[in-house]
Parts: sequence; structure tokens; C-alpha cells
Amino acid sequence: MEQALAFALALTSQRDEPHLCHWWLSTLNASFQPKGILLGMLDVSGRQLACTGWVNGQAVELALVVDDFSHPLAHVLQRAEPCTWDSLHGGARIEHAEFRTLFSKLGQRCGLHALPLTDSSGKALAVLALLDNGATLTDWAQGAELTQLAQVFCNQLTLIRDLGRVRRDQSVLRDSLRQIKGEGERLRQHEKRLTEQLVGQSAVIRGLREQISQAGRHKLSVLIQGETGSGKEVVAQLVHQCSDRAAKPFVAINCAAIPENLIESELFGYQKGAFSGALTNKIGLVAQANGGTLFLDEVGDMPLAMQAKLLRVLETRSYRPLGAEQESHSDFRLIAATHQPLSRHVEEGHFRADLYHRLCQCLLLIAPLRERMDDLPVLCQHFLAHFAAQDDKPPVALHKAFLKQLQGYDFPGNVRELRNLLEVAYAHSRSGGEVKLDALPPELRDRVSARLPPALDDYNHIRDLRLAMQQYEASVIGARLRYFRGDRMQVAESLNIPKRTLDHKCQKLEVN
Ligand SMILES: Nc1ncnc2c1ncn2[C@@H]1O[C@H](COP(=O)(O)OP(=O)(O)OP(=O)(O)O)[C@@H](O)[C@H]1O
Repeated sequence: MEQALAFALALTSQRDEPHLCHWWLSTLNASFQPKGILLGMLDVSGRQLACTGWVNGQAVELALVVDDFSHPLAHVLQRAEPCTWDSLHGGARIEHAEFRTLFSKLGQRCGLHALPLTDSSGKALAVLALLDNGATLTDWAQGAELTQLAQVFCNQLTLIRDLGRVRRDQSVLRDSLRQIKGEGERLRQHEKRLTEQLVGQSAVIRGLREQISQAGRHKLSVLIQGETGSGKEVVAQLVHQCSDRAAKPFVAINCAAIPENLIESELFGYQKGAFSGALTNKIGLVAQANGGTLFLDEVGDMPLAMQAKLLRVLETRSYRPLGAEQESHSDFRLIAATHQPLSRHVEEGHFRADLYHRLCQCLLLIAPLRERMDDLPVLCQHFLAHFAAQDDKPPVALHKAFLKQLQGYDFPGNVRELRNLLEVAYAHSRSGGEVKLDALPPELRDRVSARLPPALDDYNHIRDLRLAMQQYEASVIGARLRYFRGDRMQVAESLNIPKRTLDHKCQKLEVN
């Protein structure tokens, strides 16, 4: 009993395959004391045998090929049953040179008994070989002990392998869960960033946030179109931050602000001595944007000659700094922005059609503020909170009447203009009080009031209410159709009417 317990304890404390094989082989060696013992483990392909053991007390290792019948173990595995050879010389086939050398020291009278070790389905796992004289081998072959020990080994090996598979599966599962969790966290952060930086609650801004997330997931060039001050740079930054390039540089250049003759050297850089005044090497913006994003603001102002060069860089990602002999390479993502109607510039020949199509791989349109007035309250709140925070003061509110007045203004300068108006009004307001129109200096107050549209109109010019309503409806729908580039489904959703109603109105009002 004591012996059995010691055996069981030793067996169950072998945690992995190499330890189990070593322990089992040592146990057999100690208990049978053969002249030689060899355990050949089959690899996963079932074609190689990695043998370890002892011959005359010396540790041996041998790599054998399963279907190489010049060694006896191949025959044992092929027959799938135990075999005994009384003598290695003449009896068993040992043309295999290494096998022969290893056992040549055991003398003429040494034989070999080998048995395949299989799992419960009969699949071979390994082969065990014992070397000794013929009579001893016959005793071992006829006794039950060796077969039972072999069974114990196979059961334990199968268990360890099954456990290994379960552990591997669990680790793969853990990795995928971690990945999914990480991806979820990344998306949450993107959403937070989008709502914090692109403020607005209108359908068009919500749709735009969706488009930005999507643009962050691909590598296509992006063209952002919108009136001045509508938030093009905000959108460009967000596309970059929502992409896998977020940790790399976002390099911006305003093509309208740089003299024509300097754009090339700004973009591509130059080498010392490239022209008089080039006293050192200059790294261009294209090189600085390597791995990140290059933002070309006011791309519509780019000179035609430069457009051709930019197109080439976009196609090859290669460029040549001024004065350099070698081309350089930069892996950048391009985002361009313009307030100009680029497609019309193409028609008029001021902008290259091929470059336009290249830039337009993903087009993001930002509606002017006057077409998304439902963003106004949250934008005002956002800016006033920002100014108060800058002054370390509690947030201030906007007077209701001022909000109404702002809602009637058409904001030619869009969000930037709103921000400036509020900044001035905030600065001229009493600390802690509401921000009112009166706080604006007269010229700004007049600008807002002078543009007050129908809200404060006396409507004296209206002679036919039905016609006036139709004209108003037609202009709202027309503007929205232009914004969504004719996509009636999106227009209907953004105006909160069924698509059928929109179709009907378009037909009746002759809007397309
Ligand atoms: N949706 C918005 N949420 C918060 N701030 C905004 C939003 N849109 C614009 N802004 C702010 O308005 C100002 C102008 O925005 P931005 O510079 O992105 O406009 P732009 O279209 O690139 O202007 P330009 O045509 O002059 O280059 C910035 O201060 C910007 O932070």
C-alpha cells in the first residue's frame, strides 16, 4: 500500500509532458533494470520519433523517422503490437547506422522488446523499447506489469495533453476577451471625444460624428467641405484622433496663408544649398507627418503646378526635397479642407480633376450654422462654460431673449463668429449675471439685430399665406437636399418626417 501510494503521489505530481516522460522512464529503469531502455515520443505530425533513455547507464538521445524501416521501432509502430527480438544481431532489422552504433556495445546476446503506447482510441502516442537478453525480455513480455505501467503512462499523458489544450483554449479566449474589451474602451473614448469636441445635437452633427468614426477606421483621403468657421479643422483633428494614427503627428498647413513659391519647400523641405538662403537642411511637413496625418487647409488655394506634385505624392507616397538627389518616402494620411466649391473649380479648370477625385475618396460636408440652428443652445452653453472655466468662475447662463435673437441671426462666420460674439458678450457682462445682447458693443449688437430675419419681421410683405408657407418649406427642403447630396432618406430623418411625405412635398413643390 505504501509503495502504491508513493507511486500514485509521484505520478500525479508530474505537471507536464517532459516531466512525466522522464519520471516514468526512470521508474521503469529502476524497477526492471534493463541493459537499455528507450522511450520514443511521436511528434504532432506522427512522422518523427524523439527517443530518450539509457544504454549501459549512459543517457542517449536519438531522432528516428517513423516510416524508416531500417530500425525496429518502425516495425512495432506499423504492426501496432508488441514485438520481441531475442537478438539485435540477425533477429531485428537494425541497418539504421545510429541505432546500430548505440546498441553495438550491448553484445551479441542482447535482444529487444518494444511495445507501442496508444491512447484510448488506439492512436499511437509513443513507443517503449527495453534491451536485455532474450529470456529476460520474454519474462517481461509475458508478465502483466509492463503492459499496466504502459497503460498508466498513456492515461496520464492523455490527461496532461487534454489539460494543455484546455489551458491554450482558455488563454486564446482570454486574449480575445481582452481585445474586445480594449476595442470597446477605445470606441467609448472616441464617442466621448466626438461629443466633447464637436458640439451639437442636430441630426447633421450626429450624422457627421458617425462619418468621422467611420473615416477613423479606414485610410482613405478625406476632403472636408464647409463654410469658413464651420469647424473643418475640428473635424480634421477628430478624424486623426479616431484613427490608429492618433499617437503620431497631426501636421497642418494652410495653403492660402503661404506664398505660392514657398508651398513646395514647406511641404517637401530642402537640402542645404538648394537655393541661396538654404543654409541648413529643412525637414518638410510631408516628412514630419510620417506615420501620422497631413492636413491641407484651404486646399482650393493650392497653385496648379503644386497640385500636380501633390497628386504624385499621393499616388506614390514618395517626394523629393528641393536640391535632393534621392526620393524620400512618407507614410501619411491626407486630410484636406476647403470652403470653396471645388467641383465648380474643377469644371472651370482651376483645380485638377484627378487630384479632386483623389482627395474626395471620403467627403465630409459641414452644414453652415444657420442650417442647424438646433445646435445653437448647446454651442452657447459650451462656449460660455469654457470662458468661465478659463476665468476660474462658475458657468454663466445666456439670457433667453439673447438666445432667441441669436437664433434669428444667419452667422456668415459660423461657429467661429458665434464664439467671438459670446466671448465679447461674456467679457462685457456683469460677473455672475446672465449674458445679454446689451452686453455687446453697439457695432456687434447692430450686426446681430440688422440681420434679424423673419422672427422679428412684421410680415407686411406677405400677401398669400399658403404661398409663403410653400416657399419656406421649399427652401428648407432644398437646402437639406443639397446638404445630404440628394439622399431623401437622410433628409426625411433629419427633418423628422416620413420619407413618403418628403417625396410628396418634393413633387408638389418641385424641389429636387
Ligand atoms: N461643432 C463645434 N463644436 C465646438 N467648437 C466648434 C465647433 N465647430 C467649430 N468650433 C470652433 O469654432 C472655431 C472655428 O472652427 P474651425 O477652425 O475648425 O473652422 P474652419 O472651418 O476650419 O475655419 P476656416 O474655414 O477659417 O479654416 C474654433 O474655435 C472651433 O473650436
